[in-house]
Amino acid sequence: MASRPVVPEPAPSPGPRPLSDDLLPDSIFAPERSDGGIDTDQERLEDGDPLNGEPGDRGLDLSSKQALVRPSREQYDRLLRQLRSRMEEGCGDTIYEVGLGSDGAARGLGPADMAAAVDTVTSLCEQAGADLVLLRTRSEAAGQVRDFLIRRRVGALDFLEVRVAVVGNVDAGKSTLLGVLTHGELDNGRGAARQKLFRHKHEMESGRTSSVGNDILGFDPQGQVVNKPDSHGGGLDWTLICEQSSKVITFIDLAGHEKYLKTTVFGMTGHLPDFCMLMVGSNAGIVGTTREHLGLALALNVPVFVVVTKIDMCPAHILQETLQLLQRLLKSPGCRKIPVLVQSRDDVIITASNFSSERLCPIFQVSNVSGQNVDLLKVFLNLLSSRTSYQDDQPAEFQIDDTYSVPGVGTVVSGTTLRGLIRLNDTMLLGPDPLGSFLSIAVKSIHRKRMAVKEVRGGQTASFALKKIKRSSIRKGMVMVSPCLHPQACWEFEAEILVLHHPTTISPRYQAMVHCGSICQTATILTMSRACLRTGDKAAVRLRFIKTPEYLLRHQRLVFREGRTKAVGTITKLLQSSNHLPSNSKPPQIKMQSTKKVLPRWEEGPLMANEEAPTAISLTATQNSSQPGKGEKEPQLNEGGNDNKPKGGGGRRRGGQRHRGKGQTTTTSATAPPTGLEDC
Ligand SMILES: Nc1nc2c(ncn2[C@@H]2O[C@H](COP(=O)(O)OP(=O)(O)OP(=O)(O)O)[C@@H](O)[C@H]2O)c(=O)[nH]1
Repeated sequence: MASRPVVPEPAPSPGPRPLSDDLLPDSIFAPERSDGGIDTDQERLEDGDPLNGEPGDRGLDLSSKQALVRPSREQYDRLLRQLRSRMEEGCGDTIYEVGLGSDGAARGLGPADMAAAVDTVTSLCEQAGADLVLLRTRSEAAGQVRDFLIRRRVGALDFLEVRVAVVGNVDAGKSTLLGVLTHGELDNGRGAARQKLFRHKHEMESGRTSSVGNDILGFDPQGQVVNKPDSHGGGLDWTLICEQSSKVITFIDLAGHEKYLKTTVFGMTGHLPDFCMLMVGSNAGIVGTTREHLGLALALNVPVFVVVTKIDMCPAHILQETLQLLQRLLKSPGCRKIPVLVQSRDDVIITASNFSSERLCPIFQVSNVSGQNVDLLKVFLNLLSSRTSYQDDQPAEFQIDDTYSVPGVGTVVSGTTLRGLIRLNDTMLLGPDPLGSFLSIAVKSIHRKRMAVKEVRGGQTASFALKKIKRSSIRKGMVMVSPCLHPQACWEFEAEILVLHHPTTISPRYQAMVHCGSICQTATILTMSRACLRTGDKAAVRLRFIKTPEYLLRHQRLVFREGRTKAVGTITKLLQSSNHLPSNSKPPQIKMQSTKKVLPRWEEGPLMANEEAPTAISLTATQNSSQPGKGEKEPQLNEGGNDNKPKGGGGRRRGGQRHRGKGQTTTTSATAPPTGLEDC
């Protein structure tokens, strides 16, 4: 996970301020330790590497605040390396503090030294190809300390991307806040701001979100919002936003109503959020699905921040009550969070610098009607860094979370690049189909946030137009991966699971929906390490998908749910079974036109490092050709041709619970009532 390190002392390289007690805002609701202090030291030791992973720095004295004032050539080179590594860890940006050292000297620099240190940092940024923005200046014992945001410079077709899942109970104000943030207009208290965000007629009529929505908020290098809705329809030009932005926040707007819980779980697992924004209506408090959504974020290890809305209409004592309840919930043993009430720009910078530690939980209080504190939230969002580090040299993996039929273009898949680099014209393997096969497919056009680009990297969402394949042959949960991975589909796997809630006992043959990445399919428990499982039990279980094999990875997190039953876990082993028929034993429909070669998998290439040796010969065949053969027609994405004919219902989203195919059997009830704190 790429995160800004939380360092125990002011680091030799200026960096995020440690969350020491004296820096904590008065409003902090930290859980108390036995000695009465705040339990952050362990946190710092766990997350912070005081030398930023550069043991070599120990030999050079960078610990003095003067290092930035008059660095030697060698010190300068070290500082540059540190800065680059910090930006890499922060997926493109980092918060840098000038005027601090770790040698025990008093904090702060005089005016002349500060000017020299800022010159050094400016020069380092030039070398590293980054922009420098002053966040704040504060006075300390020996002079000033300044915090800068340093962000990698991006080209017109590039931007840093952070995904934020927006969850919370019905009417918490999720869609309204997103409307206010992305359209820059305040709400009227009767739902005006959310109207532009709804995607379905029934949503406009009921005021309820039912699908997974995507909204974007762009920031320029100076941290200013670039979203400018057009003056007529109020629409947003995503391409323009992306061109002008150095960072784009993608909000994954999820439904609050329990009846859409399956869609919400899918949004949390399939859209790979970096952070979760839990919304709470101040007047309603912790009600409905709030606990359930918080529990889900915790189970998936997604750092959470809370936004309490409607403070304009909430009596002071009710607001206090809500904040106290929230504090108690976050500090409870199930959550183990450190809640921090954010009330000023200083609080924002401190919490943002330390946020990816996962323990800290900033709480904002906003009004979508008066706009109070909305600016603080914007500053915070601009300072968030993606948690998915990208390394271009890894084999590419892309998970599909939606499919579309676009008139004149054909089939389009959207999703998230998990790792690696995918370039225009690359050949990828798409699958698995119901037989576990992967089809070789060329990438002919790539869009990021509706903007045509030439490449996409790990951590970035994108859509690809695909030729010669019907939209109906592609489903959520499929992947596009680099051929060198020799992908294998898997019917069965083992997982360590923890049962968060079940009304009675779970035993073998129990079926529930597995959510894992963008996979969403019912699976049966074949065997368990215990005779039966009750709420709170942990066990190793062997599961089998009932319909089609899936592409899984070891160590992936999963949610296993059915009605009120919920379990979370991690995949520990991928297995291959000799039974390749779905549990309903209907012969699988083969729609993809890949060449099926029946080969035992170990003849095809080496096992992936993260896979176990197969227990049986796989009938799964992978079309291994990385380039289409001479005689083969290369898939084209150009306009024209049969595949480009507008399909019926072209341009509409597919998927979502309401569109589930008839044959899809599932035991999942979408009307699961919320569970209690056991979710946390
Ligand atoms: N007075 C006031 N009203 C607000 C505020 N935020 C939201 N509202 C109102 O609260 C109602 C519900 O807001 P929504 O944004 O639809 O709530 P939601 O959380 O998106 O609800 P679902 O989409 O059903 O999950 C709307 O009528 C908004 O106008 C606020 O800060 N102050």
